[in-house]
Formats: sequence, structure tokens, C-alpha cells
Amino acid sequence: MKQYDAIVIGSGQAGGPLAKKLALAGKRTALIEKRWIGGTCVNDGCTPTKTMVASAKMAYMADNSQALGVKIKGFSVDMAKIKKRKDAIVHQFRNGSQKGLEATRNLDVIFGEATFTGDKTISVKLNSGRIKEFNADLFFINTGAKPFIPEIEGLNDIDYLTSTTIMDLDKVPEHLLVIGGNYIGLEFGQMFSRFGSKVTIVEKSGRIVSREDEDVSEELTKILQEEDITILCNASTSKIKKKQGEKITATVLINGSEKKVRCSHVLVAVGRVPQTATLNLPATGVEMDERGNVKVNDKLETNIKGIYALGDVKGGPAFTHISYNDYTIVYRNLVKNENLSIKDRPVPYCMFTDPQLGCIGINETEAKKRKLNYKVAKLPMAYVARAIETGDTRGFMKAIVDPDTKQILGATILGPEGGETMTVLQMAMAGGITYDEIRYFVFAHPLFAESLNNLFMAMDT
Ligand SMILES: Cc1cc2nc3c(=O)[nH]c(=O)nc-3n(C[C@H](O)[C@H](O)[C@H](O)COP(=O)(O)OP(=O)(O)OC[C@H]3O[C@@H](n4cnc5c(N)ncnc54)[C@H](O)[C@@H]3O)c2cc1C
Ligand SMILES: NC(=O)c1ccc[n+]([C@@H]2O[C@H](COP(=O)([O-])OP(=O)(O)OC[C@H]3O[C@@H](n4cnc5c(N)ncnc54)[C@H](O)[C@@H]3O)[C@@H](O)[C@H]2O)c1
Repeated sequence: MKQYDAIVIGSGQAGGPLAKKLALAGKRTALIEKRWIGGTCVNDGCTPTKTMVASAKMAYMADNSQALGVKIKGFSVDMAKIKKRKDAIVHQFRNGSQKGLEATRNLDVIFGEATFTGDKTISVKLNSGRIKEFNADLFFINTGAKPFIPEIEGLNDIDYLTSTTIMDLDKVPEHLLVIGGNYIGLEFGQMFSRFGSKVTIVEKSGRIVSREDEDVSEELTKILQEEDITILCNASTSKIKKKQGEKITATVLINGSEKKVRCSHVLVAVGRVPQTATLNLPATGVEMDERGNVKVNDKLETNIKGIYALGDVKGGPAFTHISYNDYTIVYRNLVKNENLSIKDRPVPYCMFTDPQLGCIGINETEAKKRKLNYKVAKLPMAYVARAIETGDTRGFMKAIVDPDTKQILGATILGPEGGETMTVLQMAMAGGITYDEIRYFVFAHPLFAESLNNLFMAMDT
């Protein structure tokens, strides 16, 4: 059995950089990956989707160019070329990372699936079919998550799509039924609508993006409906049927009444589950919660000393930047002897619909729930000079502030480049810049960020 100082399982957004840094710090390290370097973000998540969102935006702009005085006649969408461009960017990112890892001294990159067989001992089924055993003092689990497939009668009888397989299509679906109305459902729903599909979104809750404030759901619903996307809320798919050579018929229950939706493709986008099943964690004594997430403390250590879990596999906010931040915390604590924790770290996020939805801190719903003394600043994008000039006034800026301390408690920016404007407020929050200072802050004109003056000006003191 080969012995390492450290074994990292999974080359996600934490695993790859952590393995490299541990090896460079002098620890004999192995990185075990069952599929591709870069994990979900690079291969099935952020990189390919945002590449395709860019193509969809181009189609939208071509379709709406007349309003800005530019006529684009007879544009068309070449799905095969969109896929080819996406694949090239994914390969560039993946291969670049792999080369960097393989060239790192002290680091072995091993392609195969890891399973615990005993205390801090794993067996790896190599891609060649051979099995090897390894042990180490330190383990880092970064095995991520995969799409959750709900039990729906008839679903397994069709070639349903997931967020991974939908990006392999080289033809535009005629009618895409999307089950789930949050990040994945909305990003893909809008993207394929812009490519030319008819899109129907079926959402179980009373509204899409149901974790956001109601006005955000309302505005985004309006925006998507303006693009002819059908949104069915309080809706669940009870049955799916497909006769040979015919379309798929989905039976959707909306507030108890039945509706038949005939479609050509079904995308399942109802959340993700941790990839812990094949790890056999009980063999090394690591505890999981009832959903299979690895339980960790604020320093990302499991109940077994020396075994850590990072990224999506531990549950909680599932974003690339959170997984990457997990790596920096674990690395700095172990190698730089710091005393960092994930407690109270900011969790910004941006949904890449168009317009984007960028969020940081608490929203109004949360402020109410916590019975805080708060005020709301809100500015429609229709009042933002940059939005008017560029011809896109959809959405609004909203911030929650503490009227006593003048601190910003949270912000939701639904608008063009909403993620970037949200980040300006995130920096203000981190630096303790108050909203009354932002009122009179000098921003370059005419940026979206400049309108943060007006956002806080519109509030009474
Ligand atoms: C369609 C889509 C779009 C997304 N867009 C965004 C976005 O815009 N912004 C954002 O912040 N987040 C986005 N996310 C979420 C983001 O991709 C994840 O939160 C992020 O990749 C974190 O992953 P991770 O580091 O936990 O592990 P992952 O990246 O999931 O990597 C886990 C790795 O472990 C490997 N593995 C699993 N089990 C084993 C085993 N037993 N042995 C060996 N290897 C194993 C897997 O093959 C995989 O490579 C998106 C996700 C999806 C699905
Ligand atoms: N831009 C980004 O940062 C980004 C983009 C894509 C994905 N992600 C990450 O990927 C994760 C998974 O995204 P997701 O959208 O699949 O999951 P999600 O958990 O965010 O949303 C799932 C949605 O499906 C609904 N739903 C659940 N069961 C349903 C059913 N049977 N019928 C209809 N609707 C149902 C839920 O109410 C919810 O609105 C997210 O947690 C997110 O962190 C992030």
C-alpha cells in the first residue's frame, strides 16, 4: 500500500488548488479524480453554461437590434457551432489545469474512483480497471454533487436531460419543458428560448426564485414572460408519457387541476445531491447528515481528525467561489498556521439570467424574519442613466440598510451587469462604507455603479 502525507479526493474547485499547494509546501500528495480535472465548474457548470449564455445573449441582441436603429436581417442560430465553441473553451480550461497539476513536484495525479476501505485508507479503481490501495494522515474530500432526479412516473422511460447532457445537444429542441424554476432551470430556460425553443418552466413553489424577495420573483417572471417563456408555478409534473415516434406528454398538476404539456425534450433541474454514496465513508468513521452531505465544523474538519470536506459535498451554498474559499481556509489553517473559519463569511452569488441577479447579505424577507430595524432602498433600472442609454431598463436595484448604524446589510441587483454592481456593494459592506457615504461617493459617469448615489439618495434619512 502506498502512503502519502495527504490525499485529495475530487479535483473540484477546492481539490485541484489545494493538492497543488500542499505538494508545493512539501507534503507528498495524491489527487484522485474519477473523471475530469476541474470538476463541475469547468466541465459541466459555470464555464460551459456561461459560454452558452453569451451565445444566447448575442441571439437576443440580434433579435432586438431594431430598437437601437440597427437592422440585422435573417440571423440564425447554429447550435453545433455554439457547442463546438463551448467545448473548445472547456478543453482549454481543463487541459491547462491538468498540465499545471501534473507538472507539480510532490504531486501524483491519479485517475480513478476512490472508496474508503478502512481508517484513512482508500482503494482506487483506476480508469485502466486496476485497483490500488493508498493511505494518508490527511484526507480532503472534494467530490461535489450531481443532479437530483425526482421520482416521476414515466421519467425513466424517456431520454430526459440534465444540466450536463443538455449541453451536448447540437440541435435546438422544439419545445423544452424545464422542471424546476431556480438557477439551472432559469439559466437554461432563457438560453434555449433565445436559441429558438418554445420553453415551459414548471416550478413546485408559488413563484420562481422562491428564496428571493417576492418583488424579485415578480420582476423576473415578467422579464421571462416578455420573452414568451411559459411559467407554471404551484405546479408539479405527475406523469410523463411518450409513444414511439410521438412527442412527450407531461401531465402537470397546477393547484390541483391537470394540464397536459406536449413537448420534445424535458430538462430536470430540481437541485443537486452530494456525491458521497460510493465513498463508503462509514469505513473511516466520517459522519454524514440525512441528505448524505459530509458533516464538518467551522474549519471544515469532519468528526475524524485529519479528514476534511470542502465544496458542495458538505451541503450549504453550492457555488464555485465558496468551494475555492474553502480551499484557502483549509490551506492557510494547515500550512500557514492561521485560525480561519467559514463562520460569517459573505456568500455573494449571481444568477446568469439576462439581466443578471446579483445578491449579497440579507434580503428584505430575511430582515423581516429576524425582526431587524431596517430600511429598504430601491431604484428601478428605468431610472439608471446607463440602462436607458444602452437600451435595457429591465429590473431594479435594492438594498437593505440599518438606519441607526447606516451600514448596508444586503443588496439584490436585478439588472444588466447586476453581479458587478452587487460586488461594489459587497466591497462597501466589507469595508464598513455606510450608505450615506455612498450617496455622495464620486463614481465615474455614466456607469451602472454611479446609480448607487441615486439608490441611496431616494431613501429618506
Ligand atoms: C449547470 C451549472 C451551472 C453552474 N453555474 C455556476 C455559476 O455560474 N457560478 C457558481 O459559483 N457556481 C455555479 N455552479 C455550481 C458550481 O459548479 C459548484 O458549486 C462548484 O463546481 C463546486 O464544486 P466542488 O468543488 O464542490 O466539486 P466539483 O466541481 O463538483 O468536483 C467534484 C469532483 O470530484 C470527482 N469525484 C466525485 N466522486 C469521486 C470519487 N469517489 N473518486 C474520485 N473522484 C471523485 C468528480 O468527478 C468531480 O470532478 C453551477 C453548477 C451547475 C451544475
Ligand atoms: N449562477 C450560479 O451561481 C448557478 C447556476 C447554476 C447552478 N448553480 C448551483 O447549482 C445548484 C443546483 O441548482 P438547481 O437550480 O438545480 O437547484 P435549486 O435547488 O437551486 O432549485 C431547484 C428548484 O426546483 C424546484 N423544485 C424542486 N422539486 C421540484 C419538482 N418536483 N417539480 C418542480 N419544481 C421543483 C424548487 O422549488 C427550486 O425552485 C444550486 O444550488 C446552485 O448553487 C449556481
